[in-house]
Amino acid sequence: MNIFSKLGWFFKKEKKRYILGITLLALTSFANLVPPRVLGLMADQLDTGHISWGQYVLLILAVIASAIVLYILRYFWRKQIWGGAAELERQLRSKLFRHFMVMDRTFYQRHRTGDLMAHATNDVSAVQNVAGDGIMTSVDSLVMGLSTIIAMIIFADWRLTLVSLLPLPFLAWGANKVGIRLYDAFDESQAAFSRLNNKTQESVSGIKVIKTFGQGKEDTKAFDGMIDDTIKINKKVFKWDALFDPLGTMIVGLTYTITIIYGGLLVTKKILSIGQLVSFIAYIGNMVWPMFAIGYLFNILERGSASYDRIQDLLDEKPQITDKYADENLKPVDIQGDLKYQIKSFAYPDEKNIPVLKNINFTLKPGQTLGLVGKVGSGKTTIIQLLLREFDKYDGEISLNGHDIRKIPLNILLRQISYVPQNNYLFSTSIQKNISFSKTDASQNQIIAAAKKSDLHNDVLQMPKGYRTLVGENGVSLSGGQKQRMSIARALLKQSQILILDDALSAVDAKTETEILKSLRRERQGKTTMIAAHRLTSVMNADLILVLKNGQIVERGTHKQLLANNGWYADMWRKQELEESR
Ligand SMILES: Nc1ncnc2c1ncn2[C@@H]1O[C@H](COP(=O)(O)OP(=O)(O)OP(=O)(O)O)[C@@H](O)[C@H]1O
Repeated sequence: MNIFSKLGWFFKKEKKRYILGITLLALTSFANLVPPRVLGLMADQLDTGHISWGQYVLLILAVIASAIVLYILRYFWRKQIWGGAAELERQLRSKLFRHFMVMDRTFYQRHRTGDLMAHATNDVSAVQNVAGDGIMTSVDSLVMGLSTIIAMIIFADWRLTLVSLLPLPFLAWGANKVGIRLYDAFDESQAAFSRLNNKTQESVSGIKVIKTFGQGKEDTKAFDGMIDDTIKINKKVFKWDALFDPLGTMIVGLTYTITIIYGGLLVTKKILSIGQLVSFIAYIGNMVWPMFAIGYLFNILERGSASYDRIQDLLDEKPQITDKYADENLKPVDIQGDLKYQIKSFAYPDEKNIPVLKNINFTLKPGQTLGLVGKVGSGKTTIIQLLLREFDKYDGEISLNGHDIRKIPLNILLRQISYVPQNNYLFSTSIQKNISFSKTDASQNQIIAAAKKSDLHNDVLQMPKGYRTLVGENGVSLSGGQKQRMSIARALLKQSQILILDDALSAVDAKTETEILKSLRRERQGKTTMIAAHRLTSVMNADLILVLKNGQIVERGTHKQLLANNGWYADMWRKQELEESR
């Protein structure tokens, strides 16, 4: 029942709908009392032989009328209560989605996609069930149970009622015992479902790797193992359910037996008429559902409660990157100016003792280009991630036009940056929509211009539907180079103050790279550009090139200066030149 108070905020919001729905539901339960009573009256009249055709027709009409009233009432309460459940589903899904949108990197490092999907689907459905089936079952069983007991007392006999309901407390005791176990079993079962979801998601996403390495059988075996575990956990739920259901059947049977024996006795003693006994037995039929409903209800409520707690735990997680220290008066123009890095040290949150960046100091004026080079794992991407505010905790400062980026409202800062990540991401829609993702109101000409600048236009013209060609999930139908150039086109369309290319030209050939860099130089006049790359030709025209090693700047200068320096850069340049000429 605890889940009803947990969902108090929702029921308060939807007060009118639920008051109306519950009232109609209660009226339905009352209307259900009419047919058994009519049946009893008919039996009595048949028994005494005092029945006229007129009365008989009247009683039949009463049964038909109550059936029509029941139909109408059922339609309207369902509309109200199921409508409420759908509304709860909408609100929970939307809450979760909004939460996913504001959460940062560390959240996604902690939770895997399959787990988040399980929260957004299975758990939401379980909670939604509380607001629909849960409400319906509790109101219906309570009102029907109580009103039937009252009808039994009024229309039959209070002694018979009391005696026949003697087995009921056993049912309540059983329900209580099972309910406690069910919560734990459901909690475990939902967690197991999350793990299974993770596995499915990872295997489907990594199907190419699994197949190429011939790991299909092993992966299927691992998956089967997980299914077995999940089934084992689910069996606990079934076990508790299975223990409860026969208890209900036993108690209903016991109630019938007691009624026949004791009711028969009362009839022979003329305390009860045949008609009253017939009504009473029909009323017990009305009691079957409320008795079974207890088990069903516990199932819904405990499942909903376990799922609600899982959702709430997720929603309670706060994003680390916020506008807590932001100066809300800052406008986009205020941050147009020098980009200045003064980082003493930075370590990733889960490895706080290992500094990944040390003493990173440089300034870029608007219109300048920075090149970041160095071995794999030297810290190039980390430098970029700090500007994108993926992490806020570091010793030092990054500023734009003198403003610490942690004090610039996130939406203003990020609007000034276009980013082409190492692992570019495309949405499963058309080329046109993928490019205009950065500027949804872009005209067709602007989209084409951006595609031309990233040397993609001619490729698109070769495709069956041109810019309307669908690219499949994460661009499966495109080559690596096409995906990269599409991501660059998307970034260029935004025309932002800062453009970041993180190893974004690695999948294009040297000629295409030269073309793209040429249009970048034209396009980016007066704006800042950062290029992280392994191929040094990508950065050779940069105003400042930083060579990184173990998170520190070991060489800095222009291409010319670095060649003269004769260090790692000059060495690498010669090697790459040699490779190109082969
Ligand atoms: N999320 C993270 N948590 C902990 N350590 C990380 C994380 N991301 C990167 N690292 C570590 O930080 C170091 C710098 O990584 P970074 O990605 O910045 O290097 P990089 O120069 O961009 O490499 P590459 O050229 O391969 O892209 C590496 O040692 C890496 O293992």
